[in-house]
Amino acid sequence: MIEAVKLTKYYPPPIKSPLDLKSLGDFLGKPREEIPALVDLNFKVKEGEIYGLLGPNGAGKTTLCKIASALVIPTGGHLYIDGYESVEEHNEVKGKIFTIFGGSRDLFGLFQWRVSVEKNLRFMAELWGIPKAETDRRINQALELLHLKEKRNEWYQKLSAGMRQKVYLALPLVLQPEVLILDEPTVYLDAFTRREVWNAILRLSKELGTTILLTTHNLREAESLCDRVLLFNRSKIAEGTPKELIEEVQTLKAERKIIAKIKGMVHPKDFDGITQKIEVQRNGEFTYLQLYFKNEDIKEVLGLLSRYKIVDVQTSQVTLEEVFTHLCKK
Ligand SMILES: Nc1ncnc2c1ncn2[C@@H]1O[C@H](COP(=O)(O)OP(=O)(O)OP(=O)(O)O)[C@@H](O)[C@H]1O
Repeated sequence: MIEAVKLTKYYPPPIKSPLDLKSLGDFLGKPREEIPALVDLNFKVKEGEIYGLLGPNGAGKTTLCKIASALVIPTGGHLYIDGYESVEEHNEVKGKIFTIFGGSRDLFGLFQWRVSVEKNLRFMAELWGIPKAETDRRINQALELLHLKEKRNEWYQKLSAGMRQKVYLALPLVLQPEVLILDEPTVYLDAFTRREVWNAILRLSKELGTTILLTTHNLREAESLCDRVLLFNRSKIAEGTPKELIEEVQTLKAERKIIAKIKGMVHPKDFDGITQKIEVQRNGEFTYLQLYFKNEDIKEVLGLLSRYKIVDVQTSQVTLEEVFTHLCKK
């Protein structure tokens, strides 16, 4: 549904002064350095997939979303949406695609301030040519799902910033585009509201088959929502399901941690030679043991632990956050 082929974007260097237009460097034939935002990036997103774009600040995520929305022209390569070039053939796809830039809330002044939430949504639905009865149904559903029903007749201006963002996010539920681009959609939302929005995004993908490109710095969000993620910093670093990336890094790090609550005393020497590090803490009749060891020694460690009276045991898992830090550092 979406395919990037050697997608490249260099921004022109900033012009510091009129003199800089014909800088001495240019005069001597030395071109000024352009700013790389994307370099030879390749990926494919399947229909109905939620595809996460993860990368550090300046990795090129927003640039990619802007190319998909025909707001920025790539320097090289192509981005295809449903087989059409996103910029050159924008007219063919503009009715299928909707973009939300969560980081800049009123980027296009999409909503009228002194108009109700419902009228704003209705106006956009009309622009998209959605029949009235269908618009009514979709608006009711969207307001219900995002718990915005009681704000229906409220002026957009009177809403809190987070609520405005929620109304913004109600739009894809009303417009139901084939492709939805979400650039940091939940950046200003509290944990509770964020989950309401996650439900809405999942509904779009699972019930309506919307293909979704999602950028986020919230790795819990990526782990909860994305079918696959692309980790990149101008070019690709890694790609896969969150589970695949976690397993890959777990194997690479070859490291595990177990925290055990044990009734009675523990002899740390029992674990010599097997664990890489051991921390012991006594609290009343209990001993808290933290063991760090290699993946391959798990059976032996569990065997040694079983000699004690274990009350509780937790193993720490590699999270997508650790995958991100580990792979971005490399
Ligand atoms: N209009 C512009 N003119 C010049 N350089 C730009 C422009 N927009 C972005 N850049 C540069 O392109 C690179 C990628 O920026 P982009 O905003 O796409 O990254 P990002 O991954 O979205 O970052 P963040 O996570 O901080 O939002 C950065 O080095 C940035 O400074």
